[in-house]
Amino acid sequence: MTQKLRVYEYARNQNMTSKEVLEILKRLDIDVRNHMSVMDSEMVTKVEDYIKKLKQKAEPKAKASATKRNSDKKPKSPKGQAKKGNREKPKQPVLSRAEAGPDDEKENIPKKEKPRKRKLSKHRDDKEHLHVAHGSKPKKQKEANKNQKTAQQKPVEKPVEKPVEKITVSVPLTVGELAKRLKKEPSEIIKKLMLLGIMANINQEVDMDAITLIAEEYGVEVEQKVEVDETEFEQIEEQDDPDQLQERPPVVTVMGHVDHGKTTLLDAIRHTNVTAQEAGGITQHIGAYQVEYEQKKITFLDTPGHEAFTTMRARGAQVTDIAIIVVAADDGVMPQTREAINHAQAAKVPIIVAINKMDKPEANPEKVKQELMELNLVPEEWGGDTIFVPISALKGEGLDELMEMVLLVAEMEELKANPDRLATGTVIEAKLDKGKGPVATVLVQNGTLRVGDPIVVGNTFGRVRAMTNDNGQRIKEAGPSTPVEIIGLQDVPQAGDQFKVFEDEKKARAIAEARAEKQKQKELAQTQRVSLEELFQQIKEGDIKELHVILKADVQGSVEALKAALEKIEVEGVRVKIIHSGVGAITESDITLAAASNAIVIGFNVRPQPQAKQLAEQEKVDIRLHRIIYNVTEEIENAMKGMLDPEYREKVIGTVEVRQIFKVSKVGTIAGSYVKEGKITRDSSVRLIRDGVVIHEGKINALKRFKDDVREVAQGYECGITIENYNDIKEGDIIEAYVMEEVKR
Ligand SMILES: Nc1nc2c(ncn2[C@@H]2O[C@H](COP(=O)(O)OP(=O)(O)OP(=O)(O)O)[C@@H](O)[C@H]2O)c(=O)[nH]1
Repeated sequence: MTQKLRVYEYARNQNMTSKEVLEILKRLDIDVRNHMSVMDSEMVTKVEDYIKKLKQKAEPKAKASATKRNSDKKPKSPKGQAKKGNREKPKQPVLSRAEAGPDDEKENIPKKEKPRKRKLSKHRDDKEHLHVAHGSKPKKQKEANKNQKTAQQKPVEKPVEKPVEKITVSVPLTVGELAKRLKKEPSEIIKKLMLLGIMANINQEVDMDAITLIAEEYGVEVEQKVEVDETEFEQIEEQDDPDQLQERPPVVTVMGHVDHGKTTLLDAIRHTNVTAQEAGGITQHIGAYQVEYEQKKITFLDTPGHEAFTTMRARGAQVTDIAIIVVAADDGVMPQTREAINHAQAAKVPIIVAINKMDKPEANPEKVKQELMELNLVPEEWGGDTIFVPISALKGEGLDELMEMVLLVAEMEELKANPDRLATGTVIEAKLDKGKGPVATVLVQNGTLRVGDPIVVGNTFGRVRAMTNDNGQRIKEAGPSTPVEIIGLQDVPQAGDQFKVFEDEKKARAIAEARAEKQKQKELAQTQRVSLEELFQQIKEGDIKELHVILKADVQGSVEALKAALEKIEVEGVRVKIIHSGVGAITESDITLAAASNAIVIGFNVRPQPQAKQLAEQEKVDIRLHRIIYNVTEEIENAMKGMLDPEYREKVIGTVEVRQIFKVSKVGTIAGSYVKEGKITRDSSVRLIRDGVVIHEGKINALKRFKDDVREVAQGYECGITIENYNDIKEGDIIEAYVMEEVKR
């Protein structure tokens, strides 16, 4: 299609990774932005020369080092480029492995001593303690060797005490225990503590600071042992040995505006790229599927839309590696496009833009690019680094390039996992099946899940009785990035729940029970999210560096003005960060995003939809409604300074629907209304809302039932309302009644 050769294309032709090519270009001082940058022929020649030289350099030395015995330790060559020459894979003739890059340096320096230690002790196991004790200091090493010799010649009565180099402690620790660990007399420790101004006896506990100070005096390194609570396994980050890490397929979510073609795209991808060995299988909707492209697998979550994406994130699960944002070329950027982009950006997931419906005559991809540029998604040809792929999901055009780009981004992200351990992952979907019991589609994120594995999923547990893949085939094991449907759980988990396999079922059960109990406690305590009232406290305690805000307003102009005003606020290094903004009522999706990102929601001349309001109460999301820009900024600023005036706050007492309009001369417009919720009182203030937008705010002029003035009208009753100095009321409008109420603190 294009004549230009891009970095990633060159890399692919050369059987190299884009990273390697970029690294060479960097060393040659050739300025390129990224893997999408174009390489001209001069650049190609330079890179090729460089590789050639590198190979020449590597070869003789590789031979040399091959002849050298005892060469498991790297020779200290100034550049070190030869040391792995003989281990090089023929497929990748390139520098990152051959020449000393930053990684190599890392490998060279800190490891210098360790392997030597290990080697020594391997040969002379019986005297290991001597070497461990002194191994790292060459001078002492000699002494130690001397000692060792004497030790071999005649048995020593007094064993050489091994000086402590490092201790691992968990606090609290008593003085006595500390002394024992340091192999010192307690009295000595007590004395040292006294010098530090700490009066302690042998049974008293000392904190980490004191332990570190004391240990430092003896030249001993302290490591704090963190007690791992396996019931909270989501929090545990298990480190994998880098050698065991293997490339894993990327997990992709497709998002975009309604009708822009998400479902069509997901279907098209699935049908054109069925995994070779699975062709002919019966596709099953299990919430995710895997395809194969150029012998590489890609996993797609096939519940399109960002609700699923954000719901998962709100539950602490990050499953998506790449987001494809679908934008219809004939329609351009729409509210949900913006929302989807914000969701992906908030989760720091790389974005690929698929400009869909290119087959339509009215398709205008340039306009789409222009609009997306305003959202910081700039195509490469305009100097940015966002990948845009024109496609037609309907005709199946451009899908190859899209797949290629997915694999390219995946390569840049270096997605890896360790298949060789007990599986962990996330629930994508779950349901109760009449015949099979609880059924869950899970995505394995690390490790390998096997039939028979004892597993904890969310707050439930079980044993994996059977696994089915997205083609309806029974499988025995599933590695990283594989979606599978499992049965065998005691209860139905929730989408977004994380799972972990344990060694035995008893442990799994105990952990699941402990988790369920914790959950109950948590619900009772109802943890509070950030609310403006407690914001100052959290800033003071250093818990907050940025105040996340979701901003909804009646018109784009207000959104922009508010954004500018809010982003200027800075108090004690804490700033406001608008993570999403838009025009229109506050929706459930805004609340979910707020909950997931610990944000507060600001509504400017707009209201929350009823379900959104309910969800906000449930999720404890703080919604602030305003009509004057100054009030918004003042409130936020005051809250950040701890000066929020907490005394009065508005309380909505009722919602009334206007069902009929009567225009009466002299009186004005009478709104024949129905109280849907709560009540309305004669002295309440009211707000007139049309399609989620506040049209007017004021006082009630008259409140009547039939012909009589009344003080209040309750839910389920009809009434007539006139609003002071305001007549533009229409059928279908909502009147919200509210009072100002003192807030008790
Ligand atoms: N001409 C043309 N039409 C397309 C293309 N992709 C999708 N459509 C049509 O656009 C309409 C919407 O497509 P869907 O795939 O249902 O869109 P969606 O984004 O999944 O919509 P929701 O599920 O409602 O959010 C359907 O009528 C598709 O046939 C395309 O590439 N070209």
